[in-house]
Amino acid sequence: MRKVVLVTGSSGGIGLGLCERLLSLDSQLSLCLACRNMQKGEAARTALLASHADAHITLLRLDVSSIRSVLEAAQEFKMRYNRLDYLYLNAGIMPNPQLNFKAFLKGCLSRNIIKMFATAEGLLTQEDRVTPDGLQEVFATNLFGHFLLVRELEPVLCQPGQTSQLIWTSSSNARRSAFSLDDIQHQKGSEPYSSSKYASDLLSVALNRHYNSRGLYSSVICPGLVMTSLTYGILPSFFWTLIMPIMWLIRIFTNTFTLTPYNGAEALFWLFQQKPESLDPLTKYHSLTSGLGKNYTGTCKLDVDEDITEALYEKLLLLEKNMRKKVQNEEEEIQNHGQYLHHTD
Ligand SMILES: NC(=O)C1=CN([C@@H]2O[C@H](COP(=O)(O)OP(=O)(O)OC[C@H]3O[C@@H](n4cnc5c(N)ncnc54)[C@H](OP(=O)(O)O)[C@@H]3O)[C@@H](O)[C@H]2O)C=CC1
Ligand SMILES: CC(C)CCC[C@@H](C)[C@H]1CC[C@H]2C3=C(CC[C@]12C)[C@@]1(C)CCC(=O)[C@@H](C)[C@@H]1CC3
Repeated sequence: MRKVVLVTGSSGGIGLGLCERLLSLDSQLSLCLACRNMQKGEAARTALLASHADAHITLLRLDVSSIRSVLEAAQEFKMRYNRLDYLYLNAGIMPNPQLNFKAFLKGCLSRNIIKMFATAEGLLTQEDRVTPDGLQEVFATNLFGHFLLVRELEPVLCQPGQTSQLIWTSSSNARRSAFSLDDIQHQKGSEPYSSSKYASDLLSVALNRHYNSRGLYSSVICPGLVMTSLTYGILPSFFWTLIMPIMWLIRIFTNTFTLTPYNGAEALFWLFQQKPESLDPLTKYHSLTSGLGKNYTGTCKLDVDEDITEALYEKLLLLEKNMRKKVQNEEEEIQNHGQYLHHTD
Protein backbone atom coordinates (compact mmCIF):
# COMPACT_ATOMS: atom_id res chain seq x y z
CA MET A 1 0.00 0.00 0.00
CA ARG A 2 1.41 3.41 -0.99
CA LYS A 3 1.89 5.85 1.89
CA VAL A 4 0.03 9.14 1.36
CA VAL A 5 1.83 12.35 2.37
CA LEU A 6 0.37 15.85 2.29
CA VAL A 7 2.73 18.84 2.66
CA THR A 8 1.47 22.42 3.06
CA GLY A 9 3.77 25.19 1.82
CA SER A 10 5.54 22.82 -0.55
CA SER A 11 5.94 25.28 -3.43
CA GLY A 12 9.40 26.25 -2.16
CA GLY A 13 11.76 26.50 0.79
CA ILE A 14 11.83 23.83 3.48
CA GLY A 15 8.60 22.17 2.27
CA LEU A 16 10.04 21.54 -1.18
CA GLY A 17 13.37 20.43 0.34
CA LEU A 18 11.44 17.88 2.41
CA CYS A 19 9.52 16.53 -0.63
CA GLU A 20 12.81 15.99 -2.47
CA ARG A 21 14.19 14.01 0.47
CA LEU A 22 11.02 11.96 0.96
CA LEU A 23 10.98 10.89 -2.69
CA SER A 24 14.67 9.96 -2.55
CA LEU A 25 13.85 7.67 0.38
CA ASP A 26 10.64 6.16 -1.04
CA SER A 27 9.82 6.77 -4.70
CA GLN A 28 6.53 4.83 -4.23
CA LEU A 29 5.01 7.56 -2.02
CA SER A 30 1.84 9.30 -3.02
CA LEU A 31 2.81 12.92 -2.49
CA CYS A 32 0.25 15.71 -2.45
CA LEU A 33 1.62 19.25 -2.69
CA ALA A 34 -0.78 21.75 -1.10
CA CYS A 35 -0.08 25.24 -2.47
CA ARG A 36 -1.90 28.55 -2.68
CA ASN A 37 -0.11 29.54 -5.89
CA MET A 38 -0.78 26.83 -8.48
CA GLN A 39 1.88 28.15 -10.87
CA LYS A 40 4.54 27.82 -8.18
CA GLY A 41 3.07 24.45 -7.23
CA GLU A 42 3.29 23.21 -10.82
CA ALA A 43 6.92 24.40 -11.01
CA ALA A 44 7.69 22.50 -7.77
CA ARG A 45 6.01 19.36 -9.15
CA THR A 46 8.02 19.62 -12.39
CA ALA A 47 11.26 20.06 -10.43
CA LEU A 48 10.50 16.97 -8.31
CA LEU A 49 9.56 14.91 -11.38
CA ALA A 50 12.86 15.90 -13.02
CA SER A 51 14.73 13.88 -10.38
CA HIS A 52 11.96 11.29 -9.65
CA ALA A 53 10.33 10.67 -13.01
CA ASP A 54 7.95 7.89 -11.83
CA ALA A 55 6.82 9.62 -8.66
CA HIS A 56 3.11 10.02 -7.83
CA ILE A 57 2.75 13.75 -7.23
CA THR A 58 -0.52 15.68 -7.23
CA LEU A 59 -1.33 19.33 -6.54
CA LEU A 60 -3.99 20.61 -4.18
CA ARG A 61 -5.08 24.25 -4.17
CA LEU A 62 -4.91 25.46 -0.58
CA ASP A 63 -4.63 28.87 1.00
CA VAL A 64 -4.32 28.02 4.70
CA SER A 65 -5.19 31.58 5.71
CA SER A 66 -8.67 31.25 4.16
CA ILE A 67 -11.41 29.23 5.91
CA ARG A 68 -13.28 28.55 2.66
CA SER A 69 -10.11 27.39 0.90
CA VAL A 70 -9.26 24.99 3.74
CA LEU A 71 -12.77 23.49 3.70
CA GLU A 72 -12.71 23.09 -0.09
CA ALA A 73 -9.19 21.63 -0.17
CA ALA A 74 -10.02 19.09 2.55
CA GLN A 75 -13.17 18.07 0.66
CA GLU A 76 -11.14 17.66 -2.54
CA PHE A 77 -8.46 15.64 -0.74
CA LYS A 78 -11.04 13.27 0.77
CA MET A 79 -12.52 12.69 -2.70
CA ARG A 80 -9.09 11.78 -4.09
CA TYR A 81 -7.67 9.70 -1.21
CA ASN A 82 -9.10 7.44 1.45
CA ARG A 83 -6.07 7.58 3.76
CA LEU A 84 -3.48 10.09 4.93
CA ASP A 85 -0.35 8.78 6.65
CA TYR A 86 1.65 12.01 7.11
CA LEU A 87 0.35 15.56 7.25
CA TYR A 88 3.16 18.14 7.27
CA LEU A 89 1.81 21.44 8.61
CA ASN A 90 4.62 23.51 7.18
CA ALA A 91 3.23 26.62 5.43
CA GLY A 92 4.14 29.74 7.37
CA ILE A 93 4.68 33.47 7.10
CA MET A 94 6.60 36.20 8.87
CA PRO A 95 5.24 39.39 7.26
CA ASN A 96 7.16 42.68 7.22
CA PRO A 97 9.87 41.63 9.68
CA GLN A 98 11.83 44.40 11.36
CA LEU A 99 15.29 43.60 12.74
CA ASN A 100 16.30 45.48 15.88
CA PHE A 101 19.96 46.23 15.03
CA LYS A 102 20.64 47.80 18.42
CA ALA A 103 19.47 44.64 20.23
CA PHE A 104 21.49 42.53 17.76
CA LEU A 105 24.74 44.44 18.45
CA LYS A 106 24.06 44.36 22.20
CA GLY A 107 23.42 40.59 21.95
CA CYS A 108 26.70 40.08 20.07
CA LEU A 109 28.58 41.54 23.05
CA SER A 110 26.67 39.54 25.64
CA ARG A 111 27.04 36.05 27.07
CA ASN A 112 23.74 35.10 25.38
CA ILE A 113 25.13 35.40 21.88
CA ILE A 114 24.71 31.70 20.98
CA LYS A 115 21.10 31.68 22.26
CA MET A 116 20.43 34.88 20.30
CA PHE A 117 21.63 33.29 17.05
CA ALA A 118 19.51 30.21 17.71
CA THR A 119 16.25 31.88 18.76
CA ALA A 120 16.48 35.54 17.62
CA GLU A 121 14.86 36.40 20.97
CA GLY A 122 14.17 40.14 21.19
CA LEU A 123 15.51 40.77 17.66
CA LEU A 124 12.44 40.68 15.46
CA THR A 125 9.00 42.28 15.27
CA GLN A 126 6.42 41.93 12.50
CA GLU A 127 3.47 43.90 11.13
CA ASP A 128 0.42 41.68 10.95
CA ARG A 129 -2.84 42.32 9.07
CA VAL A 130 -6.42 41.06 9.04
CA THR A 131 -7.62 38.43 6.52
CA PRO A 132 -10.98 38.72 4.67
CA ASP A 133 -12.31 36.21 7.27
CA GLY A 134 -11.50 38.76 9.99
CA LEU A 135 -8.59 36.81 11.52
CA GLN A 136 -5.02 37.96 12.16
CA GLU A 137 -3.09 36.70 9.13
CA VAL A 138 -0.09 35.18 10.95
CA PHE A 139 -2.38 33.29 13.34
CA ALA A 140 -4.68 32.19 10.48
CA THR A 141 -1.76 30.94 8.35
CA ASN A 142 0.68 29.50 10.86
CA LEU A 143 -1.92 27.99 13.19
CA PHE A 144 -5.67 28.19 12.72
CA GLY A 145 -5.92 27.17 9.04
CA HIS A 146 -3.80 24.14 9.83
CA PHE A 147 -5.94 23.30 12.87
CA LEU A 148 -9.07 23.42 10.72
CA LEU A 149 -7.35 21.27 8.09
CA VAL A 150 -6.56 18.61 10.71
CA ARG A 151 -10.16 18.69 11.93
CA GLU A 152 -11.52 18.37 8.39
CA LEU A 153 -9.15 15.54 7.49
CA GLU A 154 -9.98 13.57 10.64
CA PRO A 155 -11.77 10.77 8.71
CA VAL A 156 -8.67 10.00 6.60
CA LEU A 157 -6.19 10.60 9.44
CA CYS A 158 -8.00 8.44 12.00
CA GLN A 159 -8.55 5.21 10.09
CA PRO A 160 -9.04 2.09 12.23
CA GLY A 161 -5.91 -0.06 12.42
CA GLN A 162 -3.66 2.68 11.03
CA THR A 163 -1.41 5.29 12.67
CA SER A 164 -0.90 8.74 11.15
CA GLN A 165 1.44 11.62 11.95
CA LEU A 166 0.95 15.38 12.12
CA ILE A 167 4.27 17.22 11.87
CA TRP A 168 4.32 20.96 12.55
CA THR A 169 7.14 23.20 11.35
CA SER A 170 7.42 25.31 14.49
CA SER A 171 10.45 27.40 15.45
CA SER A 172 12.92 28.01 18.24
CA ASN A 173 11.60 31.56 17.99
CA ALA A 174 8.40 30.26 19.70
CA ARG A 175 8.28 32.03 23.04
CA ARG A 176 5.92 31.65 25.99
CA SER A 177 6.08 35.36 26.82
CA ALA A 178 4.96 36.33 23.31
CA PHE A 179 1.75 34.31 23.68
CA SER A 180 -1.34 35.16 25.69
CA LEU A 181 -4.44 33.03 26.21
CA ASP A 182 -6.45 36.28 26.29
CA ASP A 183 -5.14 37.27 22.86
CA ILE A 184 -4.46 34.01 21.00
CA GLN A 185 -4.42 35.82 17.64
CA HIS A 186 -1.82 38.31 18.94
CA GLN A 187 -3.88 41.36 17.93
CA LYS A 188 -2.19 43.55 20.50
CA GLY A 189 1.51 42.69 20.29
CA SER A 190 4.27 43.03 17.71
CA GLU A 191 5.55 39.42 17.72
CA PRO A 192 2.75 37.48 16.00
CA TYR A 193 5.26 34.99 14.55
CA SER A 194 6.69 34.04 17.91
CA SER A 195 3.18 33.81 19.36
CA SER A 196 1.83 31.62 16.53
CA LYS A 197 4.77 29.22 16.77
CA TYR A 198 4.38 28.93 20.54
CA ALA A 199 0.67 28.26 19.96
CA SER A 200 1.57 25.44 17.55
CA ASP A 201 3.75 23.85 20.27
CA LEU A 202 0.81 24.04 22.71
CA LEU A 203 -1.65 22.71 20.14
CA SER A 204 0.53 19.75 19.25
CA VAL A 205 0.51 18.64 22.91
CA ALA A 206 -3.29 19.03 23.09
CA LEU A 207 -3.80 17.14 19.82
CA ASN A 208 -1.80 14.23 21.20
CA ARG A 209 -4.01 14.15 24.27
CA HIS A 210 -7.21 14.13 22.20
CA TYR A 211 -6.20 11.96 19.25
CA ASN A 212 -3.56 9.41 20.29
CA SER A 213 -6.31 6.94 21.23
CA ARG A 214 -7.48 7.14 17.59
CA GLY A 215 -4.01 6.47 16.14
CA LEU A 216 -3.12 10.09 15.36
CA TYR A 217 0.18 11.52 16.72
CA SER A 218 1.51 15.07 16.57
CA SER A 219 5.10 16.43 16.76
CA VAL A 220 6.78 19.81 16.40
CA ILE A 221 10.14 20.62 14.86
CA CYS A 222 12.42 23.61 14.35
CA PRO A 223 14.34 23.63 11.05
CA GLY A 224 17.01 26.05 12.32
CA LEU A 225 17.98 29.16 10.37
CA VAL A 226 17.40 28.39 6.68
CA MET A 227 17.90 30.63 3.64
CA THR A 228 14.40 30.81 2.10
CA SER A 229 12.00 33.56 1.00
CA LEU A 230 11.12 33.91 4.70
CA THR A 231 14.67 34.91 5.67
CA TYR A 232 15.07 36.97 2.44
CA GLY A 233 12.26 39.09 3.87
CA ILE A 234 14.44 39.96 6.87
CA LEU A 235 17.61 40.88 4.95
CA PRO A 236 17.97 40.92 1.13
CA SER A 237 19.30 37.74 -0.51
CA PHE A 238 22.48 39.45 -1.84
CA PHE A 239 23.36 40.41 1.75
CA TRP A 240 22.90 36.85 2.99
CA THR A 241 25.09 35.61 0.09
CA LEU A 242 27.73 38.17 0.99
CA ILE A 243 27.87 37.13 4.65
CA MET A 244 27.65 33.39 3.92
CA PRO A 245 31.30 32.76 5.01
CA ILE A 246 30.43 34.39 8.36
CA MET A 247 27.36 32.15 8.64
CA TRP A 248 29.47 29.03 8.05
CA LEU A 249 31.84 30.28 10.72
CA ILE A 250 28.98 30.84 13.19
CA ARG A 251 27.82 27.27 12.46
CA ILE A 252 30.94 26.02 14.23
CA PHE A 253 29.55 27.53 17.46
CA THR A 254 25.81 27.00 16.90
CA ASN A 255 24.61 23.93 15.01
CA THR A 256 21.24 25.66 14.43
CA PHE A 257 22.49 27.43 11.27
CA THR A 258 21.28 24.69 8.93
CA LEU A 259 21.19 27.23 6.09
CA THR A 260 19.84 25.07 3.20
CA PRO A 261 16.27 23.75 2.81
CA TYR A 262 17.74 20.22 2.50
CA ASN A 263 19.47 20.53 5.90
CA GLY A 264 16.51 22.38 7.44
CA ALA A 265 14.22 19.48 6.50
CA GLU A 266 16.35 17.04 8.55
CA ALA A 267 14.01 16.75 11.58
CA LEU A 268 10.93 16.55 9.33
CA PHE A 269 12.61 13.74 7.42
CA TRP A 270 13.79 12.01 10.59
CA LEU A 271 10.25 11.99 12.02
CA PHE A 272 8.99 10.36 8.83
CA GLN A 273 11.15 7.36 9.70
CA GLN A 274 10.06 7.04 13.35
CA LYS A 275 7.30 4.98 14.92
CA PRO A 276 4.94 7.74 16.16
CA GLU A 277 4.08 5.79 19.33
CA SER A 278 7.75 6.01 20.38
CA LEU A 279 7.88 9.83 20.21
CA ASP A 280 7.62 12.09 23.26
CA PRO A 281 4.72 14.57 22.87
CA LEU A 282 6.56 17.09 25.08
CA THR A 283 9.69 17.23 22.90
CA LYS A 284 10.60 19.59 20.07
CA TYR A 285 12.81 18.07 17.39
CA HIS A 286 15.53 20.28 15.93
CA SER A 287 17.27 20.06 12.56
CA LEU A 288 20.96 20.62 13.31
CA THR A 289 24.06 20.87 11.11
CA SER A 290 27.59 20.57 12.49
CA GLY A 291 30.50 22.83 11.53
CA LEU A 292 31.60 20.09 9.12
CA GLY A 293 28.17 20.00 7.49
CA LYS A 294 26.83 16.79 9.06
CA ASN A 295 23.04 16.75 9.59
CA TYR A 296 21.37 15.28 12.64
CA THR A 297 18.22 15.68 14.77
CA GLY A 298 18.42 17.05 18.30
CA THR A 299 15.74 17.24 20.98
CA CYS A 300 14.62 19.86 23.47
CA LYS A 301 11.85 19.83 26.10
CA LEU A 302 8.80 21.96 25.24
CA ASP A 303 8.19 24.92 27.55
CA VAL A 304 4.46 24.23 28.05
CA ASP A 305 1.86 23.73 30.82
CA GLU A 306 -0.74 21.01 30.20
CA ASP A 307 -3.65 23.22 31.38
CA ILE A 308 -2.71 26.00 28.95
CA THR A 309 -2.56 23.50 26.06
CA GLU A 310 -6.12 22.44 26.92
CA ALA A 311 -7.36 26.03 27.30
CA LEU A 312 -5.97 26.91 23.86
CA TYR A 313 -7.55 23.79 22.36
CA GLU A 314 -10.96 24.79 23.77
CA LYS A 315 -10.58 28.32 22.37
CA LEU A 316 -9.67 26.97 18.93
CA LEU A 317 -12.71 24.66 18.94
CA LEU A 318 -14.94 27.62 19.76
CA LEU A 319 -13.37 29.77 17.04
CA GLU A 320 -13.78 26.89 14.59
CA LYS A 321 -17.49 26.67 15.43
CA ASN A 322 -17.94 30.42 14.92
CA MET A 323 -16.02 30.49 11.65
CA ARG A 324 -18.03 27.56 10.26
CA LYS A 325 -21.25 29.39 11.17
CA LYS A 326 -19.97 32.56 9.50
CA VAL A 327 -19.09 30.75 6.26
CA GLN A 328 -22.46 28.97 6.26
CA ASN A 329 -24.34 32.28 6.75
CA GLU A 330 -22.38 33.85 3.92
CA GLU A 331 -23.25 30.94 1.64
CA GLU A 332 -26.94 31.20 2.54
CA GLU A 333 -26.87 34.94 1.83
CA ILE A 334 -25.33 34.31 -1.60
CA GLN A 335 -28.00 31.67 -2.34
CA ASN A 336 -30.83 33.98 -1.21
CA HIS A 337 -29.41 36.80 -3.31
CA GLY A 338 -29.24 34.45 -6.32
CA GLN A 339 -32.88 33.42 -5.82
CA TYR A 340 -33.92 37.08 -5.46
CA LEU A 341 -32.19 37.96 -8.75
CA HIS A 342 -33.83 34.95 -10.40
CA HIS A 343 -37.31 36.12 -9.29
CA THR A 344 -36.79 39.72 -10.38
CA ASP A 345 -35.58 38.64 -13.89
N1 LIG B 1 13.49 29.77 7.11
C1 LIG B 1 13.74 29.66 8.40
O1 LIG B 1 14.83 30.02 8.88
C2 LIG B 1 12.72 29.08 9.31
C3 LIG B 1 11.45 28.71 8.88
N2 LIG B 1 10.56 28.17 9.75
C4 LIG B 1 9.23 27.75 9.31
O2 LIG B 1 9.35 26.87 8.21
C5 LIG B 1 8.16 26.88 7.45
C6 LIG B 1 8.51 26.97 6.00
O3 LIG B 1 9.10 28.23 5.78
P1 LIG B 1 10.28 28.51 4.74
O4 LIG B 1 10.43 27.35 3.83
O5 LIG B 1 11.42 29.00 5.48
O6 LIG B 1 9.67 29.76 3.99
P2 LIG B 1 9.16 29.96 2.49
O7 LIG B 1 8.59 31.33 2.47
O8 LIG B 1 10.22 29.60 1.53
O9 LIG B 1 8.01 28.88 2.38
C7 LIG B 1 6.78 29.06 2.96
C8 LIG B 1 5.78 28.21 2.24
O10 LIG B 1 4.50 28.42 2.83
C9 LIG B 1 3.60 28.79 1.81
N3 LIG B 1 2.54 29.65 2.32
C10 LIG B 1 2.62 30.84 2.93
N4 LIG B 1 1.40 31.30 3.20
C11 LIG B 1 0.52 30.39 2.75
C12 LIG B 1 -0.89 30.30 2.72
N5 LIG B 1 -1.67 31.26 3.20
N6 LIG B 1 -1.46 29.20 2.19
C13 LIG B 1 -0.70 28.21 1.67
N7 LIG B 1 0.63 28.24 1.64
C14 LIG B 1 1.23 29.32 2.17
C15 LIG B 1 4.44 29.51 0.77
O11 LIG B 1 3.74 29.57 -0.44
P3 LIG B 1 4.05 30.69 -1.57
O12 LIG B 1 5.15 30.09 -2.38
O13 LIG B 1 2.78 30.82 -2.31
O14 LIG B 1 4.46 31.94 -0.84
C16 LIG B 1 5.67 28.62 0.76
O15 LIG B 1 5.45 27.47 0.00
C17 LIG B 1 7.33 28.05 8.00
O16 LIG B 1 6.33 27.57 8.83
C18 LIG B 1 8.34 28.86 8.79
O17 LIG B 1 7.75 29.59 9.82
C19 LIG B 1 10.87 27.96 11.05
C20 LIG B 1 12.09 28.30 11.53
C21 LIG B 1 13.12 28.87 10.70
C1 LIG C 1 24.77 36.34 10.96
C2 LIG C 1 24.77 37.70 10.51
C3 LIG C 1 26.09 38.36 10.66
C4 LIG C 1 23.66 38.58 11.02
C5 LIG C 1 22.29 37.97 11.02
C6 LIG C 1 21.45 38.59 12.09
C7 LIG C 1 19.98 38.19 12.08
C8 LIG C 1 19.32 38.67 10.80
C9 LIG C 1 19.76 36.69 12.32
C10 LIG C 1 20.39 36.22 13.63
C11 LIG C 1 19.52 35.08 14.16
C12 LIG C 1 18.57 34.79 13.00
C13 LIG C 1 17.36 33.95 13.19
C14 LIG C 1 16.22 34.15 12.42
C15 LIG C 1 16.18 35.25 11.43
C16 LIG C 1 17.52 35.94 11.14
C17 LIG C 1 18.31 36.19 12.43
C18 LIG C 1 17.48 37.09 13.33
C19 LIG C 1 14.95 33.33 12.63
C20 LIG C 1 14.06 34.21 13.49
C21 LIG C 1 14.21 33.04 11.34
C22 LIG C 1 12.91 32.33 11.58
C23 LIG C 1 12.87 31.38 12.71
O1 LIG C 1 11.84 30.74 12.88
C24 LIG C 1 13.97 31.26 13.69
C25 LIG C 1 14.25 29.83 14.09
C26 LIG C 1 15.24 31.98 13.28
C27 LIG C 1 16.18 32.14 14.48
C28 LIG C 1 17.48 32.80 14.14
